[in-house]
Amino acid sequence: MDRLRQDSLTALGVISGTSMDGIDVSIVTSDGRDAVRFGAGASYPYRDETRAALQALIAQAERAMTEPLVELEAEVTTDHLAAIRRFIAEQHLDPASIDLVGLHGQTVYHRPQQRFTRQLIDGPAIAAALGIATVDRFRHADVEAGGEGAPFAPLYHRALAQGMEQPVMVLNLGGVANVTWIEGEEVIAFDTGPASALLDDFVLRRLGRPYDADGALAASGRIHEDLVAAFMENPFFDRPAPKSLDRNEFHRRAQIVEPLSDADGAATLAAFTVESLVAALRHVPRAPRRWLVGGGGRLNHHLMQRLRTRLGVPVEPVEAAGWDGDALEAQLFAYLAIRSVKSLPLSLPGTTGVPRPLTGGRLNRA
Ligand SMILES: Nc1ncnc2c1ncn2[C@@H]1O[C@H](COP(=O)(O)OP(=O)(O)OP(=O)(O)O)[C@@H](O)[C@H]1O
Ligand SMILES: CC(=O)N[C@H]1[C@@H]2OC[C@@H](O2)[C@@H](O)[C@@H]1O[C@H](C)C(=O)O
Repeated sequence: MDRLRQDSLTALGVISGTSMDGIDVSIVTSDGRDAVRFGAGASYPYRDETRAALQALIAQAERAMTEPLVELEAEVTTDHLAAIRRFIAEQHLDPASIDLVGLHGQTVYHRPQQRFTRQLIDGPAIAAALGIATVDRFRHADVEAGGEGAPFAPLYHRALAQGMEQPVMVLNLGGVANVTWIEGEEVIAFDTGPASALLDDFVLRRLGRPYDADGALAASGRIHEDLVAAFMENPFFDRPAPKSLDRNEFHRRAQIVEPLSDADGAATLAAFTVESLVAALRHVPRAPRRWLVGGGGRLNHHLMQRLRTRLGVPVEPVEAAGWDGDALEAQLFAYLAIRSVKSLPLSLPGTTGVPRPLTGGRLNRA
């Protein structure tokens, strides 16, 4: 019998997020609906050469629309394969117990308005190398049908949030910030603005550090409210959901902090992030009673504290609900791979603006 026809499937999920800090791998067993059991997660860095090549491409990311990028995709794929093999070994998994691998790949260019999205990953090559079926190209069908192609986390959040005090807002603080508002079966999701991308780039440029650890630099600075207000004038914040962002969309605008000191610049950029999250309340039917925060930005104490002050409701890391914040996105692509082989929707009108609930993903048999 075709093992992919079983009711419950076990899948690995693999993603490298927009901050390109590494490849996250996790494992989920699910029926593709509300029954979800997740295991450990782990993260493996790209080789320095791969990361440098990706960063060089991102600097002129529109090349991803026309160029095949064969070599770079092969490098990314090699690193993904190494990460998966290490995960299987470290977790003492029997490869024969894994039905499927969901491969998000590395987003290098996302322009839903032009019905274009590109994630570097060679799913067929990984299926052949592992002898396990893979699913890749999760966002393509959505974008082709006129959806935003992101965010895709909402259906997984909804599955995890069953039985919880609602409405609840799940916030992912990665490079870009995205939220999922959940009340019962109702789910609304959208990208809200920058999470850490602007702040990361700023501290890298100024201090040569990859990020503002714990938000210490931002906490020591003064917020220039006039610049925050200028940033918030962007019509994006008033646009109703669904909406999605490319990592670099606010970069030019963020240059308004260039005249500031390191600390004030960081404080002001962190305040941009917080205000763009407050603005998210314009686009949900009722204010959430609780915010659960995933992504690396939940470790930024300064951001979390400021969010609590501005939102006036509990803002907690997702661990408070028993979820694994480091592994959530990898679990997501395991869960979506399972939904994909069952032809269940991956996105809804309320999550990506796709005209009707839509499945997606490309199945690559081993
Ligand atoms: N200790 C810390 N203090 C402050 N910020 C941190 C800390 N650890 C991680 N971060 C932030 O989290 C970011 C990485 O978050 P994450 O791994 O969730 O992003 P991503 O998944 O690559 O992005 P996206 O979700 O947009 O695809 C770092 O770039 C940094 O800004
Ligand atoms: C195109 C793309 O890769 N988007 C990512 C990115 O990182 C965060 C945010 O921007 C979100 O829209 C999305 O990822 C998550 C996993 C999602 O689709 O839900």
